[in-house]
Amino acid sequence: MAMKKTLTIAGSDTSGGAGIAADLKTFQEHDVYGMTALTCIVTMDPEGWHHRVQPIDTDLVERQLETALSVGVDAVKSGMLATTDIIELAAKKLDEAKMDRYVLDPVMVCKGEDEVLQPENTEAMREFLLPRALVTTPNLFEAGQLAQTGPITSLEEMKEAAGKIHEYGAKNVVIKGGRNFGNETAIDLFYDGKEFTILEAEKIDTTYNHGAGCTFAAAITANLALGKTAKDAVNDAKAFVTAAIKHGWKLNEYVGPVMHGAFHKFK
Ligand SMILES: Nc1ncnc2c1ncn2[C@@H]1O[C@H](COP(=O)(O)OP(=O)(O)O)[C@@H](O)[C@H]1O
Ligand SMILES: Cc1ncc(COP(=O)(O)O)c(C=O)c1O
Repeated sequence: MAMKKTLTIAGSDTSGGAGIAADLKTFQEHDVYGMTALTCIVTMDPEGWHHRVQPIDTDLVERQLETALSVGVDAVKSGMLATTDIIELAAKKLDEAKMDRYVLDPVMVCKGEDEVLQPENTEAMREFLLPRALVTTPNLFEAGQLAQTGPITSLEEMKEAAGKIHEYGAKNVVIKGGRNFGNETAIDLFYDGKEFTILEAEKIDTTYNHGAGCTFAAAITANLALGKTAKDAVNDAKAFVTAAIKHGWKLNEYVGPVMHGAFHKFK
């Protein structure tokens, strides 16, 4: 049986909840085939769980991209990109492949860490990747950085940032309010350049949401590969990630990953 094919350009989260691990598990749950171009490996200190990011050589990233793209892919996602060289390379390869279903998850920090992974990456993502994205999925912090609006604290500010990010070239923007926004519900804002749509789901009272952002963007990518419109892809991904967060679980005293397969398992 021929399958739809996806590629994730992302880092490895050694703890398994986020990064390429989340992406592949999510692709599998959507019955699409997943390939990977690994950009970095993230490890955690056993004491304190501080993250360390080790980038992969740009040449090796290029060889991975050439391998996967030579097969032909239906949709591409990027997550943690580690260096500006890798960001520019990804842009070049997306162009060469004429990829029009590309989801940019502009990862800037790991949950639980407050240090931005290389601020110059934000500028490179704005310049090289936003113009190529069919969908981008910043959280509140990432949206403020990409749009250069500063901290976002209201729906009006969310709309303003979405407008700016759209002007930078992303065709569809989803700003994730998540658990830091609104009261009873987890609100995301979708903007296609014409209309703002609010996506709402029940807010789950948990800190076990490691990998939620990656899972959401990977589900959007899988849905695009399956031929859904951007709006449907995002709506369906929201239901998928909400189930995953609802069944988040404790891995150790520092981290709790989402349960990537919960949507189908607990239907
Ligand atoms: N506690 C929560 N309850 C319900 N939905 C959540 C919760 N936390 C995050 N989400 C949703 O999960 C998705 C990923 O968001 P988030 O975890 O904020 O992304 P990131 O990992 O990039 O910070 C979004 O749709 C967001 O609204
Ligand atoms: C490789 C990698 N990508 C992405 C992320 C972001 O994860 P989340 O989906 O929780 O925002 C992390 C966080 O640890 C990571 O290690």
